[in-house]
Amino acid sequence: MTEAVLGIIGGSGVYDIPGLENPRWLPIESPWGQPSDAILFAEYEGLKLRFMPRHGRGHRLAPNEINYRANVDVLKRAGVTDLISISAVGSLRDELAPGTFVLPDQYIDRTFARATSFFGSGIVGHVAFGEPVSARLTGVISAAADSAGVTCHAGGTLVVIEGPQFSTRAESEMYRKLDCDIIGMTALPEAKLAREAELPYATVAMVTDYDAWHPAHEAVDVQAVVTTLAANRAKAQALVGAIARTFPRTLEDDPARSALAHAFMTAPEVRSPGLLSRLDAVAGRVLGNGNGK
Ligand SMILES: CSC[C@H]1O[C@H](OP(=O)(O)O)[C@H](O)[C@@H]1O
Ligand SMILES: Nc1ncnc2[nH]cnc12
Repeated sequence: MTEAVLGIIGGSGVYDIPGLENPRWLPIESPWGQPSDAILFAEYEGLKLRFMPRHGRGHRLAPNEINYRANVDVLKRAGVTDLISISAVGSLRDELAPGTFVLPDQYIDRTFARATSFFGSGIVGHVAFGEPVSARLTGVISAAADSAGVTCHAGGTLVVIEGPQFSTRAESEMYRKLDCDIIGMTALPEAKLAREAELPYATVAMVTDYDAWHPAHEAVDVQAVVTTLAANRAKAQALVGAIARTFPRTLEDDPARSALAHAFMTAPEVRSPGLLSRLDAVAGRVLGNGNGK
């Protein structure tokens, strides 16, 4: 039986995971450039964990400056088999008040200036993305939240904007009309790249504010986000602890693990050798040139 290795990407306010066994920060090189930081390798009651602070320790990188490809690549090189991301988000619904946890099952991409794929320019590939979130991981997180007494809303649409500015009121109202539930700046292209790397992925979103649409609340600013994150830190840590405690120690089936089975269009004889070698970790399983598991 293959061992599961849980990857966690920490968002705003989450730059470390306290309480892990044998923690060590190890830099990993990527042919895709500079990742946000080293990876924190650790264990927890027999589970292998690998943690990456998305904005870097100290929050050095804006959402539009993050090298999402390098981050996913190094997590895959570190042996990660399942990826859970943590994000601070705004609420587009009255009932999703600050402090609420949401597990979105759909994303809408409003980013426009990011590298969104490992493929193209010599090796063209298209992955299915109709169901962008692992239903299995969502189930694991929901059960962990129940065990920790943390309320988590399963389901909802997360719209991802380019940032780094927050939205205008007109944009915020438009996203509500589009039936979006929460708003953030980082789940895409992260989720798309995780799918290309055949990593099951789910977002744990913590609502920190009412964005810019709510007549009874000031438009979001960083102070509001930071205040809500601080007020809910213990709850967030309890949830992460429960996920680590209950996460299956052996690999479970997931459709994302075979996302690349029929993805590539480019004929083998004309595939770019340079790109082929950069894809060793992400797609070695199907391109036959690397350690992709
Ligand atoms: C500090 S508010 C805006 C910032 O917070 C969220 O980051 P993350 O998803 O990494 O928690 C949002 O996407 C923005 O990057
Ligand atoms: N209102 C908001 N818009 C985009 N990203 C956010 N992260 C936290 N709150 C946000």
